[in-house]
Amino acid sequence: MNRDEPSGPIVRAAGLVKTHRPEGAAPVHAVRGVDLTVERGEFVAVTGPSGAGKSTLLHLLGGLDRPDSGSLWLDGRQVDGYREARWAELRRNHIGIVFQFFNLVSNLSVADNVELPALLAGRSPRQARTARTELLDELGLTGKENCTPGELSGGEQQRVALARALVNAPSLLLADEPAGSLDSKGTREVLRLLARFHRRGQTILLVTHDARIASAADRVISFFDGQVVDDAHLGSEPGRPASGVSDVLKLKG
Ligand SMILES: Nc1ncnc2c1ncn2[C@@H]1O[C@H](COP(=O)(O)OP(=O)(O)OP(=O)(O)O)[C@@H](O)[C@H]1O
Repeated sequence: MNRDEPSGPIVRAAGLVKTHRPEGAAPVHAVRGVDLTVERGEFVAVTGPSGAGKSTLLHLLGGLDRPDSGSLWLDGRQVDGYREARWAELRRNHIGIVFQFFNLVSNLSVADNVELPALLAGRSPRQARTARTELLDELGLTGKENCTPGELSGGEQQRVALARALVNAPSLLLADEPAGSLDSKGTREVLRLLARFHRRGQTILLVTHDARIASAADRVISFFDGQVVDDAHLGSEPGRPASGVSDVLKLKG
């Protein structure tokens, strides 16, 4: 049987299980048998209370953590048993990730933070510069190229992180509480930008404990105690604006 599915969904997970085993403490069953399919062009939010296992699931999907059992296909590849080098290659070329606390390289300029993944993926300096310039322009960051992350607001840093995540045109964008450390203005801005990239066909899976932020997506998966307890399509086609976006953009005034 062919292990890969070149034209399959962006994400297919079957029976994913992850138990954290902290030293000297009881095991934590964070993800307890998750089946999940994400089609190309979908904007999916995984929501649920603190401790439900959302970040653990996102880490499994991005190869930042490995499942104890279950199978996973990403962009047509069956990734079970992938070693770190293959995961790193997959993240460089096919998966972009944004985190709550941005995770930018603090002593590199904005321009270098964004260009670095393009250079690591084998693009020429010229191609990396072109991609960086276009994205920073699109994200309203022209003029900030020579700043370091510490010189920017939280919202600006998250936009740099978004540019970095998108510079290699990934098939899948993963976002872990992308507005979790932003004020209301930064939250609106990052949701508006995610909605814009989704409209152009970007597949997005975001994780949030905030149901209002989740409603920016066109499909909301509710997670509780390591399991999917609800999976609601909010009514838009993949690649189309989600119905909840205009409401959520009014968030916090
Ligand atoms: N590396 C780890 N070692 C031990 N336990 C962990 C680890 N990571 C997560 N956990 C535990 O696994 C459970 C699920 O955590 P996870 O961060 O995935 O939940 P979450 O839904 O993302 O929560 P939050 O919204 O608070 O981030 C929690 O009980 C957490 O304490």
